[in-house]
Amino acid sequence: MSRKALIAANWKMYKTPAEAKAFVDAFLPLVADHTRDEIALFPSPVLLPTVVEAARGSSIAIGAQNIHFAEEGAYTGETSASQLAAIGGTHTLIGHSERRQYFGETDDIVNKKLHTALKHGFVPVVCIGEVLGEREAGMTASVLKIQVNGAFAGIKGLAAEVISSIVIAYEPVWAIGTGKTATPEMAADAHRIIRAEVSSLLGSDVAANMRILYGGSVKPDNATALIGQEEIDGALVGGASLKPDSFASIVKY
Ligand SMILES: O=C[C@H](O)COP(=O)(O)O
Repeated sequence: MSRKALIAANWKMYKTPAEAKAFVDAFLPLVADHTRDEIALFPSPVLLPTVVEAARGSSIAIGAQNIHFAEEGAYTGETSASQLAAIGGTHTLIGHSERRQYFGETDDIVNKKLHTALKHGFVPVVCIGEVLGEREAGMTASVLKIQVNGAFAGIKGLAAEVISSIVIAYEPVWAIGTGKTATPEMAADAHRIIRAEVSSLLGSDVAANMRILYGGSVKPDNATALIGQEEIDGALVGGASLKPDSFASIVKY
């Protein structure tokens, strides 16, 4: 399989500009000779210019944790795709479970944001995952299928090279920030369900090439077992991405 892994840091609402710069300055030398995988950092919007500047000249990609679907307008507190592009961002998370839980993002909003991100040439990382009650009720597969279908509405008509930039992050909500990790087998099972759904929607070639990351309490000591799974094409890391040595050791799983 030729999918290149993506190891991504979601810093959530942490770090000052000075701390973000200090992270990048310490992190770059730790991964300077690492070419096996792609690496991306997703800081808060206010940190983006600092992080883009600090990472300039490296192969580290920088992205937003969220964009608005509108091109511009009266959307207080939001960031547009054009604004992100103008400061050098190339990637964006879409539909992170915290956006869904605390900011009311629905599959329909996720779909609109995905179309906007693709239109602007970003690498979109579309986050999906079930909550604990859904897993316990045996609903994981149906929830994932609904989320994939919702996010990907209208995508089939786009050009193949546009579709191929899409990344999915499978993040079981019960494993986020809890220290509870899906076992590698559980994660791989979920990834197979997601890939099969992508295949039925967009075709087997698209599905075979689409990267599906795992997120949820990924740490240096479990990264190898998780990302080493054939079905798992990288990681979206929260807490363990906040320290350069911790994130670097995950990158080097
Ligand atoms: O986007 C990252 C996920 O929410 C995982 O966060 P975590 O590694 O702190 O569990």
